[in-house]
Amino acid sequence: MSEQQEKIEQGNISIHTENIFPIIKKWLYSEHDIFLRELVANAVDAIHKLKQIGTVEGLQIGDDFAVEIEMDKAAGTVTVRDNGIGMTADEIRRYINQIAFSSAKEFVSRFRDAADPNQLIGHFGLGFYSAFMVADKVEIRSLSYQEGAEGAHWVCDGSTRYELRPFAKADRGTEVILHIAKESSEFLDQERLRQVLKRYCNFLPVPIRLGGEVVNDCAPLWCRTPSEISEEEYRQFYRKLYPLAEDPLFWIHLNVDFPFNLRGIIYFPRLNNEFDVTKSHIKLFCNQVFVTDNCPELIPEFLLPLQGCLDAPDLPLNVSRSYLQKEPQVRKIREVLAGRVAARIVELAKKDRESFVDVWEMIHTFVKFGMMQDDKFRSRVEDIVLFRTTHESGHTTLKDYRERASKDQGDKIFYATDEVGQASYVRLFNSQGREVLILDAMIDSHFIQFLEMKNPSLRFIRVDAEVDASLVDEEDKAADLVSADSEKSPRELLNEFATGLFGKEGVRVRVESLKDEQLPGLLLVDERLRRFREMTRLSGRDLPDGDDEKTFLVNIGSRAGKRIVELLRSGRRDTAELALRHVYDLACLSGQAFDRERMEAFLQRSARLLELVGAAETEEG
Ligand SMILES: Nc1ncnc2c1ncn2[C@@H]1O[C@H](COP(=O)(O)OP(=O)(O)OP(=O)(O)O)[C@@H](O)[C@H]1O
Repeated sequence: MSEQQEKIEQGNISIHTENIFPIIKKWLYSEHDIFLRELVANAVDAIHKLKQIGTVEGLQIGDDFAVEIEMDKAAGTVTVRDNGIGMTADEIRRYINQIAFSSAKEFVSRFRDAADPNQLIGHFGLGFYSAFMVADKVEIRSLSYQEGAEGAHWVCDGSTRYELRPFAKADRGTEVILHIAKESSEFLDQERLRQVLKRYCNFLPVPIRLGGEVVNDCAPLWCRTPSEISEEEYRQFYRKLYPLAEDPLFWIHLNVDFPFNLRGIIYFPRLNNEFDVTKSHIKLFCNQVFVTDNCPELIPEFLLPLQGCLDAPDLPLNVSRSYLQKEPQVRKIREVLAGRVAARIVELAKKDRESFVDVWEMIHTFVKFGMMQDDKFRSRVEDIVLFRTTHESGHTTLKDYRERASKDQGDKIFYATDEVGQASYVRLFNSQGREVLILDAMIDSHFIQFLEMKNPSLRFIRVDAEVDASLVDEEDKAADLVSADSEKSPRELLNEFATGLFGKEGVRVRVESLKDEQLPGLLLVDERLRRFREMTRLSGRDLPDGDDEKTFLVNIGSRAGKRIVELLRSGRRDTAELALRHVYDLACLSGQAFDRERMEAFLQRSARLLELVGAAETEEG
């Protein structure tokens, strides 16, 4: 028996579980490739520790610090090697055998009780043991930095037994050798390993070499001082993170030390009006080690479309969704993010109004969404919220709109949701100096409801909801005059006739003289009822499109209105009906599409009217 063999220590890892490795393999991590992240992160930690000790103890360590990953297909091994602090046999006993296994014990006991073991994937200090997800035997060869230290060699085959013996190792540091299991042979492939390293280790602060070639960027942009970074560098970094995306709109460089550490760069991508809020696009790092790009718990829901990276060194590397939901620090991170985003948006709005208008078009949806979700955010940004307007300025704040509005408008805010369909209403309002906001985004119907709730005196009124007093021609008394040969005034006559025609179809009729000679009629839709119907639809329930809340306003001041009165007076009721129904159709057409039956009737009536025009011309001729 050689002296070397006599020193071999054999032991049982002291936990009362048959074999924890199957559990680790199955449940500890959902993705097996993270074994490499864990081992490389440990290697980088070991280098950090040595650097720190070196500074404190004044050691002269002139090494070229690096982590090497080597794959040997023939031997079936993957080796992770560092020139960090190293471990003595005693430290292996403490850190690998005891500490990690006590964590494992806790993991196993909780695993037994948990309804959903996936919820347990969390921080158990089991990083090293993730090696057993892909290896059926793991070796550690290590030499501590301490003077006179003896090398140590630890071997474990995935059972609870290990071997620890002295080992002649020339260089300081640790080598972890994985004997890759058959079912994980995919990792005996250089390209596959490169892929995994690119995903998890791309921004680690120490050079990571695979087959001698450095694969990472040791000084990612978020670790540098903002004042020393050019705009182009920010854009380049964005392209590196999202190679297929268009250039971002703007960005925020975070550098928070208190009350927690948080670094990162948050980019505002060019967004369409609507976006997918179900998945976070921000990459989460922990000390430059990639953790996940799906961490909605960390990002306020309305900021989910943002991109970039956050480095939160105080969060554990194996952060789980359930952990994030409980952790109070996470709430603070969300608050900081929302606060910084609000501040940046306000800064942009104040700096250059013209270019902000372009930005606004791309960010307004999530700003509005954010205001509805987060009251603090709302109070920070509410003054810079822009609305598209018919005013020559193109965009306005609510405050400016109200300052411009004449006194008699009170707290009413007129808006249109469809610039084309509601064009005649908008023209009517504009002709009387009433400014109209264009609120045509999906979110706007919720948003105005929200603004009214926050400020009860405000009243948003769609242009087709009511006839504003300013649009009615008070002076036009002609409509009420009773002529010599009739007992009824034109208004009464028209009202009676129209009510007779449409009343039985459930449409209310109102005869009014508007300050617009061209517009023969309008369809008014009650604001409250319409909104209720829209909300109900949005929530998935369908309501029949009843006519009961509609009012058909006939403009007796229009030329067509006057002509219909003349037709009635001369007893040509058929032609009057033809004309009035046409006026009604035109009013309806601007707000809704016709079904087949109604379209056919409309076209027939139109043809009939054309014939009448032709006949009238021949008569006149
Ligand atoms: N390459 C290494 N060099 C020096 N010490 C190491 C190395 N790898 C692991 N260790 C020691 O073993 C301990 C246990 O490692 P392990 O990865 O299991 O847990 P951890 O790193 O503490 O936590 P985590 O679960 O976050 O990885 C480490 O804390 C460290 O002291």
